[in-house]
Amino acid sequence: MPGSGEAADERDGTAAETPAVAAARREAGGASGSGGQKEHPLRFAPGPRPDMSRDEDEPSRRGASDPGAGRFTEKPRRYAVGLMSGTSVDGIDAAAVEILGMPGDERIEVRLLAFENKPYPADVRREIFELFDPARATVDRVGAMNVRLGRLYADAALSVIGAAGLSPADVLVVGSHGQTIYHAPEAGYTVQIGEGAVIAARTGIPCVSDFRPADLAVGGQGAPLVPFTEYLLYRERDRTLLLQNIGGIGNVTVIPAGCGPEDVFAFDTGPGNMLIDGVASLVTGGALAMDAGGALAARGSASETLLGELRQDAYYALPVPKSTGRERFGADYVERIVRHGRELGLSDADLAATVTKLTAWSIGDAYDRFIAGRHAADLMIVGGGGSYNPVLMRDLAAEMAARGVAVATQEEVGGSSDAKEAIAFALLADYAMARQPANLPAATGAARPAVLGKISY
Ligand SMILES: Nc1ncnc2c1ncn2[C@@H]1O[C@H](COP(=O)(O)OP(=O)(O)OP(=O)(O)O)[C@@H](O)[C@H]1O
Ligand SMILES: CC(=O)N[C@H]1[C@@H]2OC[C@@H](O2)[C@@H](O)[C@@H]1O[C@H](C)C(=O)O
Repeated sequence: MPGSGEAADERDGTAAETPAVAAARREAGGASGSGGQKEHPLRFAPGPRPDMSRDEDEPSRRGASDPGAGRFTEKPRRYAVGLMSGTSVDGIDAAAVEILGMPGDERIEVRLLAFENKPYPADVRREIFELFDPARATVDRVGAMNVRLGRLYADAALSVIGAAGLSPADVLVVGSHGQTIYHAPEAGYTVQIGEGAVIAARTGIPCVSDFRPADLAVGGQGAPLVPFTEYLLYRERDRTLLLQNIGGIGNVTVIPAGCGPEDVFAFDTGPGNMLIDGVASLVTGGALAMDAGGALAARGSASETLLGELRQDAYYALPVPKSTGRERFGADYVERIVRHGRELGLSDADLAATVTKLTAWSIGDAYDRFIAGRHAADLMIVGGGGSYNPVLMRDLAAEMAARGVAVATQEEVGGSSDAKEAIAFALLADYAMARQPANLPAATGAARPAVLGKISY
């Protein structure tokens, strides 16, 4: 697999603006581009640098002898860090946030103070891909990578804390998702690595890690978890929103107009960029880690024959809630697609165009099968790195326009495609420190709410 793709550096940062996108942006009142931040309806907003003059609400440094959670979460204004390393394995997303309000109170608000993306060193990325193969993921290699990632995560946390103008002593908690190396919800387990104890020791800040097992333990999929924070931060009274994340895997959260938490549901729609990245890498012998700007796909045409076959994958018809990962749509799957595509006479560009279109189709198909009958959506807001692929966004806008749903990116509604998941894990960690449940049973299939995460001091 690819070795040196430094994903953040390859982004062209813009998605093509289709008429549907423009309309959605106008409707949302959003301004594109970093200069046009507006007060959007979300309860997550880019925020100013904090005023560091100490006041009564300012979290103060805790010592090793003072690990109590309650004292700190009683503060109505807190700082937290969220770290996310997704299934694309492009690196570490780190967000420093200010949290206003209390866990368990739906009026809670989050302001993004700073965001950074730290690409994984090339050898780390290469080795993580090897750990996806259970035969190569021996305990010594997993153990060593668990600690190495813990150190990288700690450094990413310290860096974003500095970028926010804070010091570690100001920060209540670091929430670290970790790197998923295996996800087997039907067998009751999922494996995220990146040792929380190392993060806590190296930063001097309590760390919540390993969020998913608590949900699996009460019968859930352990994923997706972000819908809980999306409900808190994005819900609207009058519009039904689809929050579509296109990372390695695609996942959607349905937030009906005026809903309560029990009305929100979510599931993984299928591959996000995983097949696109995989094809780009395989056909270039590892030279490309992604189809940057959709350049490869733009030169080809999708094969209806291959599309017709790929649409038959059993995952799309599986009932919700459901989640998936590299175990299904990883390297083997990509190899089969490329081999068969070659038999059909497809070029590299045709193969990229085909998996790009398949990805957009899977999102539209999921809407037809599982969402439209329950809630007609007003707007789909797309986040994750897929929103930087203009060909994917064009195909997706066409799919959703046919269903009467406008499509906009996170940036177009005042959010952040990159930061959203990292922000979510900061908030989930805040909930863990307050011992508040933070899974949405309707999203994960859990039998009941659960407090998520393991705390290292
Ligand atoms: N400029 C770009 N052009 C095309 N694709 C891009 C661009 N920038 C990012 N991407 C895609 O986005 C992917 C990374 O997305 P993201 O960081 O949201 O994934 P992730 O968080 O790792 O995954 P998941 O949400 O499934 O855990 C890259 O692998 C690439 O496919
Ligand atoms: C096991 C795992 O890492 N799942 C991820 C992955 O990436 C996207 C999708 O598949 C989602 O289910 C989940 O991540 C997000 C952050 C979530 O839990 O909401």
